[in-house]
Amino acid sequence: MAPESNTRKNPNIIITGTPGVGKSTHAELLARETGFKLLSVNQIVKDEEFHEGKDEVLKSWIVDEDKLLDYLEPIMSSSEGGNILDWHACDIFPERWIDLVIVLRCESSVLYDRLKQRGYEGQKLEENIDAEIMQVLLDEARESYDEEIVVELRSDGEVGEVDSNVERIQGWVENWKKDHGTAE
Ligand SMILES: Nc1ncnc2c1ncn2[C@@H]1O[C@H](COP(=O)(O)OP(=O)(O)O)[C@@H](O)[C@H]1O
Repeated sequence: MAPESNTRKNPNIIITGTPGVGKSTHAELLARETGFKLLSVNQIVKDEEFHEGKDEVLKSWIVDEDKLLDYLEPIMSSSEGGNILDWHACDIFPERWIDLVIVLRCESSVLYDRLKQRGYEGQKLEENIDAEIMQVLLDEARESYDEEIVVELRSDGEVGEVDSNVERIQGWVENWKKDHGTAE
């Protein structure tokens, strides 16, 4: 269990996985259903300019992690909790912030089509498909957090999948609140 989780009213959740697996889709629905605060890390990095320019080959922001963490600290350690972090990495966040890590997984041919549609090509496309096949984000989550709080969910595009995944996460949130004596 994360050291400070028993001082929060609601659990903090990370939704992670390779780009294109469905993080934003899940995070947005979960935020709507729970009323939790959605923290789209890409958006924050862009809006607050927590970056040192773009990697020209990968066409992605080079994130200033110190600035990002300083910005998130008061939000993530508030007594209210109930934050949903949406990002393609999870190992930079302190363990004490996090109560549940959702790692979304996607079949590589489905992911290929989603990323192609998003305009990814060349090295950026290949690296992301390889990362999904090699389950890089799942391993990163398991190395960075207690295995008990890491949950792997499929996001291959089956009918009703997003709804049922979000329902499962909501069930987990309710159990967390019961366990921590913060259920209404
Ligand atoms: N489980 C799913 N079922 C149907 N469509 C999905 C699913 N997951 C992702 N998608 C679609 O794939 C695309 C990428 O999803 P998105 O949530 O933006 O991924 P990420 O935030 O991980 O980059 C979107 O068009 C989204 O609608």
